[in-house]
Amino acid sequence: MGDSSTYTAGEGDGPGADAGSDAGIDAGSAVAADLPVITGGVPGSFARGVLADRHPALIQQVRDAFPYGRRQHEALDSLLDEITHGVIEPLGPEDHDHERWAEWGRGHFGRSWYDVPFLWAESYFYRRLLGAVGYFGTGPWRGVDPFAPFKRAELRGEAVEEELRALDVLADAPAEKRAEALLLGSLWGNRADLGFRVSADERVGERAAESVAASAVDSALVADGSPLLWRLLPAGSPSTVAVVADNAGRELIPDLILIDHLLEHRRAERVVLHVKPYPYFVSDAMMSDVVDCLRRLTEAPGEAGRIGGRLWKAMATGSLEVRAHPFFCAPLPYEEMPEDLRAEFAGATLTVLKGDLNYRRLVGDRLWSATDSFAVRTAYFPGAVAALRTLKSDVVVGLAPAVLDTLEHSGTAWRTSGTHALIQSRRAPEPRF
Ligand SMILES: O=P(O)(O)OC[C@@]1(O)O[C@H](CO)[C@@H](O)[C@@H]1O
Repeated sequence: MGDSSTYTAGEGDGPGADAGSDAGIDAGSAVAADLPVITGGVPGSFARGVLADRHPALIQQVRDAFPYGRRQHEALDSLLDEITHGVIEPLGPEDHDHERWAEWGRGHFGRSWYDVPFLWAESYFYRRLLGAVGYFGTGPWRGVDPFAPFKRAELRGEAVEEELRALDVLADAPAEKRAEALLLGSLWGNRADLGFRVSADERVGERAAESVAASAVDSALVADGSPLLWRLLPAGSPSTVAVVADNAGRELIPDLILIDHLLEHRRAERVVLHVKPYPYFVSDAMMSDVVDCLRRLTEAPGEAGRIGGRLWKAMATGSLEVRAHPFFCAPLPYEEMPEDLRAEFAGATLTVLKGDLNYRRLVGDRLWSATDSFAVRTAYFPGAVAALRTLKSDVVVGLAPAVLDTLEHSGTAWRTSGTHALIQSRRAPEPRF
């Protein structure tokens, strides 16, 4: 699916172009994290826009989507007031996770939402939103996903219908072409992020989504580490692949289809799909979303239905397993992952991280130089890793200088508008003795 608008920032394309890094990495060589962490402190910045515009809009959307009672409306009012005019309040002692958040938020409470790390502020906002609608409470709203109506509408929409129909054509394509198309489908599925559409710059997001539907050939890959990704998963090897999911619906469906391809073509013997334990960043996938997507697939005619049937069986035999580790909703970079998750990723042949937020957590939410090495930035990560992400925030590393130069001269908001994407991968770090 490559075309002339696809940057070929692959292997051997010059310094900084480490989209697919085969070189052994010394796990101790990661540069010191001396750049300041991104906050919403700069007026006009992307982070500021999310905190100042997107979050209040989201409160309104959630409020409108459910017949909430007085208690929820009051809690939403007070959250809105706090994020727009107030300072960050801690969770109450009655909250089941207040100790965890007290620890994670040490030094942040009592400050403006704009002055603390952006990633922390976003993550805590979602935790507070769930609290306001009674998600963790003891009442009848317990466990009711406030984002479910948006996710459901998307799954029932015409776009998904069309994407599933397209699988019938793809079924006859040679395996290599099919693999390439399915990988790109999973990558660009990340553009269909419901939170992104709540953005103040909604029209950019909508245009981006339209152009995906129009033609994946319009894609602009700023880095393409897919050759290494495929080399890491040769057919017939007993690989375990960890897929860290991002959004439900239009992203999770192509992710599941890619997973089916890996299993069916014996590029993986087993796949572990990691999802969120509770609703997060509007459309992030949870177990219930996996079930909804699998149902959507199995109920579809043709190739989509066959894929759904195979995945359903894979769940039963254990070749596809779903996990929901609490760390996936933590406001922390992967560098601070707990030991059990580290061991899990270390045991995988390859870990594929989907989406923008996972990318920020992988490389660190800082304004790195875009030509910093992806391999070096991720040297701490246990085992081989690949990132599949459309660009929806300021953070990026691993670009070739020539690619960066072109992007910087394009006069577009290429870092944040979701019009560009990347695939970056690297082998497991060399063991240190
Ligand atoms: O991880 P995803 O779904 O690809 O993207 C999530 C995301 O676009 O939402 C946030 C804004 O709400 C961004 O900071 C973030 O990167």
